[in-house]
Amino acid sequence: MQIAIAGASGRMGKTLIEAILNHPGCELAGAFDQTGSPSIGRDAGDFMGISSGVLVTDNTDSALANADVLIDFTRPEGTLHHLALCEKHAVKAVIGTTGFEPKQLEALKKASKKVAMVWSPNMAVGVNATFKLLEVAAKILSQGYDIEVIEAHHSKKVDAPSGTALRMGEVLAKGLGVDLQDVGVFAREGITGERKAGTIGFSTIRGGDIVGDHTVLFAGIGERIEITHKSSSRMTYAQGSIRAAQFLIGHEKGLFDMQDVLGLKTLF
Ligand SMILES: NC(=O)C1=CN([C@@H]2O[C@H](COP(=O)(O)OP(=O)(O)OC[C@H]3O[C@@H](n4cnc5c(N)ncnc54)[C@H](OP(=O)(O)O)[C@@H]3O)[C@@H](O)[C@H]2O)C=CC1
Ligand SMILES: O=C(O)C1=N[C@H](C(=O)O)C[C@H](O)C1
Repeated sequence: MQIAIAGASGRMGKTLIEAILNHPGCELAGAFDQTGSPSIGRDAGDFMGISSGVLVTDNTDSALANADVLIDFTRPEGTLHHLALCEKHAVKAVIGTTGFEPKQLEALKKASKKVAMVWSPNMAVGVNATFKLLEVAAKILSQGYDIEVIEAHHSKKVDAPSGTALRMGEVLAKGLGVDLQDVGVFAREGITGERKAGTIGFSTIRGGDIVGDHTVLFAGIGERIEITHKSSSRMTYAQGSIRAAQFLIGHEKGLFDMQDVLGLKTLF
């Protein structure tokens, strides 16, 4: 499978290039970055000290010309632009970007009418297993437990709460039979008053090189339950992305997520 990488010099871009170059079933078809990036013109394997034979370019058309799938972990505006190019070049897309505004999400969904894509805020198998555990836990603990989502990431992350934390909130809300828009509490400061029963709170920590930690706390009277996932390597996201790319072969259009890729929607 021929895979192109957007945001080639980013944290995820580099991890994806490493994963592809080490995967027997994948070839690096192209790697691109924004005009002005110091990576332009360099070999995509430079950061690993190897020659991949693919130069990082800012010419997105040439980077996509021979690709079956684009893997894109960039920023929402970049991703939407790249999806238009995927349609033009008949390339499928695996999207890991987070931080989409509602209007941008609508545009992404519209693009999936023409482009086969997997979009997930977290490609790690363990996180997707955790989503399933949370669905069950929310149903069992729907009465008498206050639910809080706590996430921690590195100091360079630009969006908050993380896409994963928001998806956890959506899964929990679904388990409770409510809409996250109605029950989510995203900030607390000053005289907030007592906690309102049935809300789902979010707390964000940013610091150092934390790859990505998520905890959901169910706080009851006399007991607490915590479900935690901790990432210690970005390679789990990259491996999940390659699985998603393989899943897309055979799909011509439509929006899928990692629950589809891993067959978790029909599990129970
Ligand atoms: N779904 C998942 O499993 C995961 C998702 N993510 C998400 O992936 C995204 C990227 O994360 P990370 O790799 O840490 O970020 P980085 O900032 O390290 O990398 C982002 C890359 O995208 C490029 N870029 C930025 N803006 C644009 C744009 N408008 N158009 C095109 N390219 C652009 C950057 O170029 P430049 O350096 O020139 O700005 C850089 O190469 C985030 O949204 C993050 O939340 C991250 C990990 C896992
Ligand atoms: O920016 C990151 O690093 C991560 N972003 C994703 C998110 O917002 O959930 C996934 C992972 O937590 C790492």
